[in-house]
Amino acid sequence: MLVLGIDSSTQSTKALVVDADDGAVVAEAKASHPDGTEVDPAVWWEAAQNAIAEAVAKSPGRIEAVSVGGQQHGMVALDAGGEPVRDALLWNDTRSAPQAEELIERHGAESLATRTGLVPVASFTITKLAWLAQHEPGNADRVAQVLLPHDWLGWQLAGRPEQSWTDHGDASGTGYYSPTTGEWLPELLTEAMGGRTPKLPELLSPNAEAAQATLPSIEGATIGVGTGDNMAAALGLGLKPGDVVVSLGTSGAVFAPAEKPSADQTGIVAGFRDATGRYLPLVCTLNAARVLSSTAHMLDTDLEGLSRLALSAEPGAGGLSLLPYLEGERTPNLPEATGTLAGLTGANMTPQNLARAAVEGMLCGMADAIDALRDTGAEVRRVLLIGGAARSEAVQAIAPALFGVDVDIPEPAEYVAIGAAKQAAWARSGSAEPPEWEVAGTRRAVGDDTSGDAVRAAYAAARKQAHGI
Ligand SMILES: Nc1ncnc2c1ncn2[C@@H]1O[C@H](COP(=O)(O)OP(=O)(O)O)[C@@H](O)[C@H]1O
Ligand SMILES: O=C(CO)[C@@H](O)[C@H](O)COP(=O)(O)O
Repeated sequence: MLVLGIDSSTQSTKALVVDADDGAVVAEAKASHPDGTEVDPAVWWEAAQNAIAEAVAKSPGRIEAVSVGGQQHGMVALDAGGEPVRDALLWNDTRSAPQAEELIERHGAESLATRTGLVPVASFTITKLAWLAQHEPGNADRVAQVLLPHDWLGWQLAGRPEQSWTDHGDASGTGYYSPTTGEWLPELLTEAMGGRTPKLPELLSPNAEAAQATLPSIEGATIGVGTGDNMAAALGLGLKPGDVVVSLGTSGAVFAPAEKPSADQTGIVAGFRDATGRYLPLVCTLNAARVLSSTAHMLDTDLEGLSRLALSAEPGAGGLSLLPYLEGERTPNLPEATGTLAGLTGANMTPQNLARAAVEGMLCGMADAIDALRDTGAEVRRVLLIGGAARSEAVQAIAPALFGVDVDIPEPAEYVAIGAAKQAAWARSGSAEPPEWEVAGTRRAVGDDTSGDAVRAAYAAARKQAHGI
C-alpha cells in the first residue's frame, strides 16, 4: 500500500510517497513558499497541489491514504463562505506580543500554564486572534471559523466539507485547548476575540479517518487527521524515552516524548500534545537555519562555504559571541530584540570567526533549550539532529560539545513528511498503535572540540550584558 505524507512548513511544501509496509520513500517532490510572516493560505494550497502532482506522477501506484503535517500556530481565519478574512499570521509573526502580555496580566502565567499548557508568547494562535480583534475589528466580525495551517490544508484536500477537523497535537499550540482534558477552551477564544465566538474544528483521535480526498490525482484516498510539523517529525522518528530532537528549520525546535502533560509557568517549555495521544514538551526559537543563510550572505559565500569557514576557526570564535535574534526572539521572550555580536576586536574580526560565532550562537540557544527540557523532567540520553540546517558539517561537528550529550544524525530525510505518511498508514490500518518503521542510517556525530562550557558561558555573559537575562 502506498501513502502520501505532506509537510507544509514555513519555507516549503514537501510531498513523499511512502510504502506503508516498511516506510521506504518511493517518490518525492518539493515546492517553495514565499518569505514573510503573513501569507495568503492559497499559496500553501498551490504549493501542495504542485508537490503532490509531481510526487504522484513519479509514484509506482495508487495513493491509498494521505496526511498533512503543518507549521504550528498559524491563524487561518475564515468567513462564512470559507474564504480567509485576511492573510494568515504565522508562528514567527511577533506583532501580537502586547496581546500575549495582556493575557498573562489578566489570567496569570501559572493559571494559563495549568489550563492550556502554555504561557502566551506572540507565536500562539490565541494572541493573533486577540490582535485581530483589537486592530482589525471589521475582519474579526467576519470570522466564522478558525483553523490552523494543517487543518486548512486537510479541509482543502477533502473539498472543503461542512465539518472541519484537527488533531490534539496541533490544537495544543493554540492557547484555547486543554492538554489535560483534551478539549477546547472556547471561553478563552471568545474572550480573546472580544466576545465573538467562531466555530472550531472537531477534535479527532490520532488514527482517525477524517475524510476522503477529492483532489483528482489522489481522489478517494483516506485523509488522516494530520498534525503540527514537530508532532509529525516526532512520529516519523519513532522516538523512544531519552531521545531529544533538535530540529533546525526556520525555527529551532527542541522536543522530547512524554507520558504526562507539562505546565511550565516560566513559559520556556510549551506543554504540547503529540500525534499519538501522548505529550510533546517543546522549546522553540525563531532563529535557526536562517541565521546560517544570513551569515553566509553577509560573508559572500554559500552554506558549504560558511561551514568550511566555521570549521577553520578555533572553538569560541576568538572571543566573538553572536546572539542571533535576527527575527526578534521567542525563547527567551524578546520579540523586539535584534542580533548582537559581542566581543569584537581588531584581531578576531575575521570571516572564519564570524562564521563560527553564527553556528555557535544558534546552537547555544538550542543547548539552553535542552537544559530547559531537562529542568522540567525530560530524560536526555541522546540528541537527534534533524531539519535543513542539520545537513551542515559545521553544525554536526560543533553541536556535541555545546549539547554535552551524544548527538545522532539520522540519514537526512524529510521526517515531518515521513511522520505524516506514517499517520496516514495508521489511519488506514485501524491498529491501536502507529506502524513501526525503521529510521535509516543514524550515525553518531564526532565533535571538533571539548570546550563547550566556555563557549556557552561567553554566550550567556553576552546575553546578560545585552538583555539583562
Ligand atoms: N547544508 C546546509 N547548511 C545549512 N543550512 C541548510 C543546509 N541545507 C539546508 N539548509 C537550510 O535549511 C532551511 C530549510 O530547512 P527546513 O527544515 O526545510 O525548514 P522549514 O521546515 O522551516 O521550512 C533553509 O533555511 C536552508 O537554508
Ligand atoms: O512554532 C513552532 C513550534 O512551536 C515552529 O516549530 C513551527 O511549527 C514552524 O516550524 P518550521 O517551519 O521551522 O519547521
